[in-house]
Amino acid sequence: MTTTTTPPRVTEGARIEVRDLTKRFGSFTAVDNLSFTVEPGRITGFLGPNGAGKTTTLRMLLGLVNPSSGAATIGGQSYREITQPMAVVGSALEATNFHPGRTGRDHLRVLADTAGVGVQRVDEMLELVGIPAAARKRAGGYSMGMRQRLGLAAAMLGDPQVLILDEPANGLDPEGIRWLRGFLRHLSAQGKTVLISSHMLQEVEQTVDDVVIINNGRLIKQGAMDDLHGEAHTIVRTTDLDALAGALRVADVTTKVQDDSLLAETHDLRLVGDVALRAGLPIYELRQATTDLEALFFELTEGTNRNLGAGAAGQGAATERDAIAGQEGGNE
Ligand SMILES: Nc1ncnc2c1ncn2[C@@H]1O[C@H](COP(=O)(O)OP(=O)(O)OP(=O)(O)O)[C@@H](O)[C@H]1O
Repeated sequence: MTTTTTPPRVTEGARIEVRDLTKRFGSFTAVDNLSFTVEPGRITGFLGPNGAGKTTTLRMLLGLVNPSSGAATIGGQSYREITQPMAVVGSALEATNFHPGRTGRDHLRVLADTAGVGVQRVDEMLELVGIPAAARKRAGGYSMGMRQRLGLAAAMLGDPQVLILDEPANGLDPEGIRWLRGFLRHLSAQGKTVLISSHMLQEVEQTVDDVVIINNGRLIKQGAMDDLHGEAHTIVRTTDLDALAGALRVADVTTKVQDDSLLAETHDLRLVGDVALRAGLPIYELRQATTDLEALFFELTEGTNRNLGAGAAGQGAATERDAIAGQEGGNE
């Protein structure tokens, strides 16, 4: 049984607001009239299957791509209006864009220099993300996990209020994912706004407080992770399911038979146990039912995913991307 505690909402700090955001590449609409908000002091998972439009949205948020229409703001300003961007927003969009011949440390020093951040912060950040020794080696030889950590160190250089990370768990082993969770949790506890994208709900389910789920460029669902789990249910196994169902009905608890157990519409394990005891029924199993997040995510997204059907559709998008990439020029 897992229990999640939802941290309190922090009202001050930089909120991310996406309003009616649309991005078209030629005739293809990658992001379609998308609106959502991301609150300070919370970790928000920006979720959707491959090709849903997550990266394109993040790139618009960071002023790297011009929206076709709509707006994306951080603390009320568009990225390009922010005078000291590194102190407001830290981002890691891709884990691969490091000069391969440069050491991780040198990479950060160049960034620190551009941003007017003291060089001692570079070593602090390398320490913080757990790669102080590796940072003296060339980034070309880094594992995916090390590149992720270096990207995170770069994002943190300006001690930003907002952290935007594209697929930060990609390439991390289970220990790395646990480390990332603690790291982000620590930042959100300080009131920072944390937005992380992922194409797997399960990968981030224990990390995020809120979710924004998109598919085909459109919003599917926004809300607290706890709400996504839906109503709590209890699974109970005993010798006589009908007798227990009857006893629970008297206690106003609705049930249905599921395999060799009863699924009771309550989160109150003690109530179910007490009812069984009074009915003189032995309990062989009593636990909270957990939502099958993989199935839920599939249900919410894949059924209508424009990228499914795969080969041809995927190739089409890629060809279009290649053809249009040039037209976007400095905008990309
Ligand atoms: N410059 C571009 N030109 C044409 N199409 C593009 C361009 N950039 C993205 N796309 C298309 O827009 C859609 C959304 O892409 P995007 O990278 O934003 O999705 P994503 O949700 O981040 O997916 P993934 O999880 O695979 O990274 C895809 O179909 C993609 O091919």
